[in-house]
Amino acid sequence: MTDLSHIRNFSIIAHIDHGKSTLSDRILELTGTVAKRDMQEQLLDSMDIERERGITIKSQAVRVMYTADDGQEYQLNLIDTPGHVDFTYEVSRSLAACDGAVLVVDATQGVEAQTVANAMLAMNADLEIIPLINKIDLPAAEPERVKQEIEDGLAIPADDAVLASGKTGEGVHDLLEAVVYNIPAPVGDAEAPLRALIFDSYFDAYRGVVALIRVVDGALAKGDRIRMMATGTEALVEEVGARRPAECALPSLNTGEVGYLVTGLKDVSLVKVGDTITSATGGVDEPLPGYREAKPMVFTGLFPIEGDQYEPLKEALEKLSLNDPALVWEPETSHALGFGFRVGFLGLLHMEVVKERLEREFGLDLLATAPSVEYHVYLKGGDMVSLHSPQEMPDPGSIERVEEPYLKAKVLIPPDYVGAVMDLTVARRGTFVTMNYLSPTTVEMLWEIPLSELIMDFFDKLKSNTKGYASLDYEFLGYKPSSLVKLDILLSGKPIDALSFIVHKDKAYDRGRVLCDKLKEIIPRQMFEVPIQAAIGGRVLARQTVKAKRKDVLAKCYGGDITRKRKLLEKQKAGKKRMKAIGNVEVPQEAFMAILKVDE
Ligand SMILES: Nc1nc2c(ncn2[C@@H]2O[C@H](COP(=O)(O)OP(=O)(O)OP(=O)(O)O)[C@@H](O)[C@H]2O)c(=O)[nH]1
Repeated sequence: MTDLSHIRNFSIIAHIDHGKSTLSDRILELTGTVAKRDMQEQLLDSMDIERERGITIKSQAVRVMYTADDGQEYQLNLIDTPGHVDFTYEVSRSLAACDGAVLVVDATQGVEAQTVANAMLAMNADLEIIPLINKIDLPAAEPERVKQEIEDGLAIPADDAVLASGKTGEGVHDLLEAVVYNIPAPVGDAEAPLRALIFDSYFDAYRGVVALIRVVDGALAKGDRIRMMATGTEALVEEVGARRPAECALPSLNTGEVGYLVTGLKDVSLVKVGDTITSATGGVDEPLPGYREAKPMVFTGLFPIEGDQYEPLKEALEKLSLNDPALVWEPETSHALGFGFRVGFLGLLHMEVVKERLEREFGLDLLATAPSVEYHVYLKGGDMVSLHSPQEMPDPGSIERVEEPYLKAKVLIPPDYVGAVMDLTVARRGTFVTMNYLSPTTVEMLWEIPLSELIMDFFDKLKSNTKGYASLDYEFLGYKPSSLVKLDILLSGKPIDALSFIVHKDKAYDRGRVLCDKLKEIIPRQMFEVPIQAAIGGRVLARQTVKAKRKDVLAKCYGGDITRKRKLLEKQKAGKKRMKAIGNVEVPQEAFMAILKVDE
């Protein structure tokens, strides 16, 4: 059993792409946890999509043994955290399991929005922070400038910042020494009743729910009966152990240690991230602080292109939610698209990842409607309804007011782009709050902005208007009243429910007009004319027409140019894949996403 003074629990935090996964790999290598020849790049990112997109979604915990320069062996528990803003709650739970954090900053990029956000989370969790300037192998590295930014912008002393390269391995030994000497050993009471924090949980097809935990007080062994305090669920401990990075069973997990716990429970929503585990009998009454439910923020309709894929889609959603308690869904029926589901996500990235997994792992062909947020509609009678889909909007006559979710958004940019960010954010109904210089080269702007505007292509626009320099971070602020109306789209005179969306009254005319123009480009010509109209409650605001097809596509091919003919047919076939016949009009997937790309 490792003595408390020889345990260090820490996390690596960073802005996305600053290199924390690569650095973790080097730590596994240097401590001999994984032999170099077995090293698959970014070992900690185990999901396929994570590896492909190079982003960390679920957090992981790996135990490495390190013999420090003082000759003593230390147990280091490295907790990898998700880097993306959709997963902030997971970051803060992972941090609650640590006593220190390594703050990785890219030597060529400097401090960015999530560097600030993650550093704040670490400071709020009272963690010892070790700054590390990464990628110093790159010719464009500017470690001195970045040190200054860390000191000025984050008020973290950076004179002794570790200089490292995850690529070459330089500085990784210095990092491990800094972890041993600067990060405090855990404190806890081995004699007290069990208290352990769940900072991640997932479903394993063979063993049921597995939780990653940090034991704060007491100990946990196979055969113990435990209770999850938020859900009241009881379970028997089937196995405990540590990841190295493969699971390695242990007789017990003791005070201060981090590891995994197999419960045999079949439903991951009973083992929630942030919850406290105690003994079923003689346990504590007070859970560890800070638990809250992960709440979906973005909703979209998912419809199978082929009607017979409804049941497979349902089964796939059931399977995915076993492993992902933040994923919520309910059946939805659309006149235009038939039977499908309304699915709730933490954010846009979460949505993309889930949609991609449904298509890739379950072989489904899906059509997604434009994402929307949860509106609160207060009716004249005094009732409030939560709206997850524009189709559910009650009759305007019965509505007293509508409220929408707002975010506190933080944008970091070089001073030259302040004007560009102002223009974009004001156009998206943002309210300016304040602006600070973090350093002569970095300005932090704070805004309050409706979430519905942020999910409309905001991030891409922000990047393109600032030549890629801007970085963004946001958190939920609250609900505020807005003048919102439902805009309907009609094809051949019939309203298409799946294309309707909710928009601010002042923007309805412009968005309706631009969307009609876009749809005219997107909807292919049919054998007949297709009028497109945008309307609010029967009043038409804009109109366009897709002209009838004039002649067969193959008529253009003269003579016997068979390859050209085949190419054309193939092109047509590929175009068809993502189309759905609505009435007698074929509508492609892009039509639904066009709603998001509308800028006046
Ligand atoms: N030249 C150089 N490239 C690096 C170094 N560290 C990481 N990279 C590259 O930077 C990119 C991002 O690295 P990751 O380790 O995936 O970054 P991350 O911070 O873990 O990203 P998320 O998990 O998505 O937050 C990859 O293309 C790496 O190959 C380094 O020290 N030097």
